[in-house]
This record gives sequence, structure tokens and C-alpha cells, in this order.
Amino acid sequence: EKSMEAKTYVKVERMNEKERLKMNLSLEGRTYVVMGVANKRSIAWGIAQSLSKAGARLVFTYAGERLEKNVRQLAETLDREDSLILPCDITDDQAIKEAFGQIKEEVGAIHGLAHCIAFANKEELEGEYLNVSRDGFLLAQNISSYSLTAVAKVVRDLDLMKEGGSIVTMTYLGGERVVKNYNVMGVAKASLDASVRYLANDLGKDNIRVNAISAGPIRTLSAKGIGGFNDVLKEIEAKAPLRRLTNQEEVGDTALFLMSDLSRGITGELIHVDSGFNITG
Ligand SMILES: COc1ccc(Cn2cnc3cc4c(cc32)CCCC4)cc1C
Repeated sequence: EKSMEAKTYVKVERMNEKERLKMNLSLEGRTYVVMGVANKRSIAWGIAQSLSKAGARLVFTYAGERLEKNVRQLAETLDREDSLILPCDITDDQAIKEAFGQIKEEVGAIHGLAHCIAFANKEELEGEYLNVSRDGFLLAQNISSYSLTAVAKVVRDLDLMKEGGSIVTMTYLGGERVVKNYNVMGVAKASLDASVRYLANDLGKDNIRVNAISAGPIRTLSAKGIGGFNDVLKEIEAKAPLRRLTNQEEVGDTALFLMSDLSRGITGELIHVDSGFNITG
């Protein structure tokens, strides 16, 4: 009786071992939403390329008609015809409901979502933090933090990730400690980071994981015209343990890990992809 049971247990364990060995980075047969592609230098585009290379079908959302052409042209460079592209103004709850309602119509279920959206008034990303206006503060919070919660809420209400899923957002060291000039965006990222933990807590029972990638500064459209940005990059090349800058491809690969089964035990977490800069004083 006992030995019978033991044999069964060992058999299940070995099967799990075989299953485990099959578990990998493949996203074949899965669909992911990528929010925030603006152009080929966007972090969101780096994520899209990594997910697509792993076999994922992609749905792109963008804000502002002027970006549609860029996103469409980029999506066409992926070797698959089934990408979806649709507008989504994340400051408008009705627009989010409509966009994700359309996604449900067209693809049924999604297996994950990359949220690569942030905004603040450029003039509030330099000088003293306390010069921030009430409007500027709320704008940065609304776009850079609440938008993740708003999207997660609609995904859950539409039961879009009914097979479980993985939500990834982008954050920055300036949300954990003072980084000169990051100012109001740092306060917004602190809010985003805490949201990741509370959303992970709420959604874990639905087998939906929520994590953040804290990327080192990358020269993208968002970073254009930021005061002292070049000095920030130089300091990283001089001090980061890996002595080099972060790029969109390595952020994309970490997103692939977080979207895949290999990260099935990780939720509510923040992973630095920053050449180790965050561990230095
Ligand atoms: C040390 O300072 C910085 C270090 C990195 C950056 C790059 N960066 C990271 N998150 C951002 C969000 C936004 C901008 C730039 C961003 C631009 C406006 C839209 C939202 C910016 C500063 C200021």
C-alpha cells in the first residue's frame, strides 16, 4: 500500500520534472498587449521585439493619432500578420473599457500586458522638486501611476486574463531614492511601485502576476530635452558595476522572462535592469 503510494508520488514527481524541463521562454500561442510604443527607440518596442521573437501575438495600444503610423510601420517589421493596433487614451476610463472590450472581441483572452507609459511636464523634471504645481503633480500621478491600476481593473472586470497572466510596468530608481532632476516623476514612480504590490496582492488569486522592471536611463523620445540627462548617462558608464548603459533589448528580455512560465513564482517584485547602478552609493 505504502510502496504503491510512494511509487505514484515518485512517478508524479518525475512527470513534473519532465514537465519542468519543457517549461521555457516560449510564448507560442499566447497574446500580449504592449502599451506605449512611440517609435523604434521606445522601451515598449524593445519589449515587443523580445515577446514576438518568443512567438507571442501582439496587441499594440497608442495614445494620439499621430503615433498610429509609427506603430503600424513597426508592427509590420515583425514576421507575423496577426498584430492588432488600436488607440487607447489611458486618462479616459471609457476609452480603456472600449479598447479592451475590442481586444476581448478580437482575441478572446490575453496572457499578459506591458505598461510602458509615463508623463510629466518637462519643466518639472529639473531644478527643485518643491516647485512642482498641483496640476503637474496630479498629471504625473494620473498618467504614470493610476493608468496601471485603471488598466488592471478593466482587464480583471472583462476577465481578459482568464488563463492567468503577467502584468509588467516600467519604473525607475528615482522612485526609490532621490535622483537629481527626476523630481515629480520620482514621486509618481514611488506610487507606481506601491501599486504593483497592491495589485499583485489583489490579482494573485486569479493567477495574475504584477511586477516592475526598473530600467536604467535609456536615450528615448521621453528623455529628449531632459536637463542634465547626458550627465546621468556619463555617471552610469563611469560607476555602474557593468560600466555600461542599459538598452531596450535587455529590458525586453527581462520582460520576456517575467511574461514566461520561468517567473511563475514572482509577483509584486521590482527587478533592476540597470547594469547594477542601483547597488552603488
Ligand atoms: C535623473 O533624471 C532623469 C533620469 C531618467 C529619465 C528618463 N525617464 C525615466 N522615466 C521617465 C519618464 C518621463 C520622462 C523621462 C523619463 C520624460 C517626460 C515623460 C515622462 C529622466 C530624468 C529626469
